[in-house]
Amino acid sequence: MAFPNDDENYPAVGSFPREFGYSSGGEYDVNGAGTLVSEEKPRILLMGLQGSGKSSIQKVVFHKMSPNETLFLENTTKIVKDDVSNSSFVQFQIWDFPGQIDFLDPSFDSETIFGGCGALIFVIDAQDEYSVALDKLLVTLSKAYAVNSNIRFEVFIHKVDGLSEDNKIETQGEIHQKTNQDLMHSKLDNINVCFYLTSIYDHSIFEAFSKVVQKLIPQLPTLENLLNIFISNSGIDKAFLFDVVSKIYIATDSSAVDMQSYELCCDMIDVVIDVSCIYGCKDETENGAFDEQSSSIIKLNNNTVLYLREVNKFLALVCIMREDSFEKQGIIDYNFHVFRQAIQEVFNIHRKTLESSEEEKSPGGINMRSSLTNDAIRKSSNIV
Ligand SMILES: Nc1nc2c(ncn2[C@@H]2O[C@H](COP(=O)(O)OP(=O)(O)OP(=O)(O)O)[C@@H](O)[C@H]2O)c(=O)[nH]1
Repeated sequence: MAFPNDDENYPAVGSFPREFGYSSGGEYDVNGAGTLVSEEKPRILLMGLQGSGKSSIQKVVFHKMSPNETLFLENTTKIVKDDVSNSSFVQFQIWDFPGQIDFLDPSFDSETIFGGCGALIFVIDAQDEYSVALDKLLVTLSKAYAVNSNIRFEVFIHKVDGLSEDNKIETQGEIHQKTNQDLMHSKLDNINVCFYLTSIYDHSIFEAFSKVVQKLIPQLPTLENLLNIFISNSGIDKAFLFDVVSKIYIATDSSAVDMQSYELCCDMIDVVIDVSCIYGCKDETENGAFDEQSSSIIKLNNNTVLYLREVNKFLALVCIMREDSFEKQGIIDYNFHVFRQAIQEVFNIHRKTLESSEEEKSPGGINMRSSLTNDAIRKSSNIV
């Protein structure tokens, strides 16, 4: 058993200890020339006006910074690149752009920046006057779309903690409508933009990021399928497959997500990690607080049980069920074992696909990938 022995080791209230996070990347020139060429991981770009909250989002979601600490963040003056290589499924980089970026600047290499981009998140400060932000959004969308029409465009209507419920809906409606009008006038109405109401002061930012990341996971339908089979055969009401470090869920079953369930599951991960950090054995591995023995049962006083199981080094399955369903824990555990094997299979395919990326380009490579994915589904039919 190990206890933290200096102030630095104590976690910020309500968040993981700092060492239980992602390594940070570095700063890059705005044009990115030379430094970006070798990068092959999918990229998520964070853009928006100065002070809209881009760096705060990145720090809170991926570096366990507590929301209050973001008050002291300095202006971003260069592209900050953050490598989020947390699991074989979710390997991407986040690039935080300075608010004052100028697309007309000849040093802005839009081919390189938008070329390998999976998603572009444009952050709008909902507490501020947003007409300038909407103009910038339009320029950004048209620039990026011209280079890469496969980018997924996401707009975070951010800092909504300062808005009343009615105001939130009204603001979202206005921004949505104005953006669509602008796109239509610019003959860009084939661009599909998704809108989210977010704040770093609650779970909405994690939920929105989950949805952005999920769209970049090609194996998502397979994962959802596996989760559906697992929960329907185990008497479970809802299950989330979590990336433990960031608390973004990379997949869930196909029943609707309600925010309260998601928050409960996030809180459970916090509790498990905090208790492990305080009372668990410290080992050399980076994420010593979460290992193959991590599992937890929390019984709530409304006949609900939360059940957490480790899936692999980076992923945890968190399930919500009624107390009487948990009486058959043996069946749930057996089904979970089969589910975990199937997930492993999907991971192996992913690795093999990466290894034979040359082969993947040929029709043979694609066939191998889909037939192995079907193998994982077949394996899950062993679930009782
Ligand atoms: N109320 C509220 N404030 C927020 C939220 N997110 C960020 N902020 C605050 O907004 C301010 C600016 O945040 P930054 O993350 O530095 O903004 P930025 O977009 O990275 O700014 P540049 O680096 O200049 O481009 C900080 O004081 C944050 O604390 C939020 O969800 N709600």
